[in-house]
Amino acid sequence: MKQVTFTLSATDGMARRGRIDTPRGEINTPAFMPVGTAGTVKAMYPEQVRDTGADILLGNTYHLMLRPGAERVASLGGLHTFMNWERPILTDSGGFQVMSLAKLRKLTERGVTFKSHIDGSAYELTPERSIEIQTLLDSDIIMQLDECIALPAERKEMERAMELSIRWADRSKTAFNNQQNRMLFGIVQGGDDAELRSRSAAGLQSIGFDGYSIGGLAVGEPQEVMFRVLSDITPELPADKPRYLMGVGKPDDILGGIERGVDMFDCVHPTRAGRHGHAYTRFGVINLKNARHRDDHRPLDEASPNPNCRRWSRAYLHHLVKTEEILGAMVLSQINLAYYQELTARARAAIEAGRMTDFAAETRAAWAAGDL
Ligand SMILES: CNc1nc2cc3nc(NC)[nH]c3cc2c(=O)[nH]1
Repeated sequence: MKQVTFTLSATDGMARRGRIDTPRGEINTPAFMPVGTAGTVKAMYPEQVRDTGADILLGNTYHLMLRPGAERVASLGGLHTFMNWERPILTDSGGFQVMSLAKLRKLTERGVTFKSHIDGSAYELTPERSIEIQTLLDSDIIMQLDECIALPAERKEMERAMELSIRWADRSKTAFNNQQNRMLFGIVQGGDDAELRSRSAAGLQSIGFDGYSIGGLAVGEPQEVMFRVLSDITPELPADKPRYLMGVGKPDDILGGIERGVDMFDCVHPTRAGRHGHAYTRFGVINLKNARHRDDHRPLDEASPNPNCRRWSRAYLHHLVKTEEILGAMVLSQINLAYYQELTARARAAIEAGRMTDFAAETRAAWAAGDL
């Protein structure tokens, strides 16, 4: 009997409030998943990640298969034990990062061969090996291996990658072997072409998955293209399965994704922006590198529920960022992750109360009025 299940508890327009129950705990949706690339959310203790409100974090197969290696993580008790995070973990299947990071990549029907960007050693990733790696990591939600192409692209190219991804989806499902203690998601491709996206969604559903990722977006296309693709495709996905928009995004991308029926998000942006001196507040983003903060004794937001937004002056945060002190990365990573969790928590409450439209309008108004 499947031990990882999705329950939809409320809808408001296309927006959905739900919950994924897993043996390691529940995931409240809409959910933002902090990225723990190589078994760590950079500059954060796992307890701190939980304290920001995260129910689940993401691990990257590409990084972990290179270092320390999937078999080694398994021999050390699996990724949860390895990194001291006992709540749910979602892993990606590695294909996206092979195409963006690895060297000397060769993609065939069988899979992709590549050289490590670290030491040049040779690897192969097939649908079967990716499922094996994610199972060795003991991940709670795993992804099929797919091929994601950048936009804009020729229709023929989008069609070729989409059709290959469906064949790989089928092989991934077979290799998954109906494991009951984790979910397997298919990944919808098809670029910005509605007909290709429909064929991908239909093809995946005929194979059958526990959830459906929307891939091939946040790859250079304008936000309105991403939103159009989402508006067209989410109604074609099963209402009783989670939908995960991969690699998205900035707060306004996430709000727009929730309004278009997306349940799960992941993005390196909040932590990466934190390490680069950008702080997310309810007024929008503040670039603390800017010299205008040098003498500003005010905290970021004295009305914030987050102590880190109240206890440090902007001048001090500016100082930490300019001197590239480690504490700067720590404080701003926590501030940004906490903001993303506050945004999704407020969205969940708004959907439950049937006030998603007002919530979205209020949130955008605060961003626009932002006293940065
Ligand atoms: C693991 N497969 C897979 N990962 C992805 C990660 C992404 N990350 C972004 N923007 C940061 N777009 C993405 C698309 C995919 C995609 O289409 N497939």
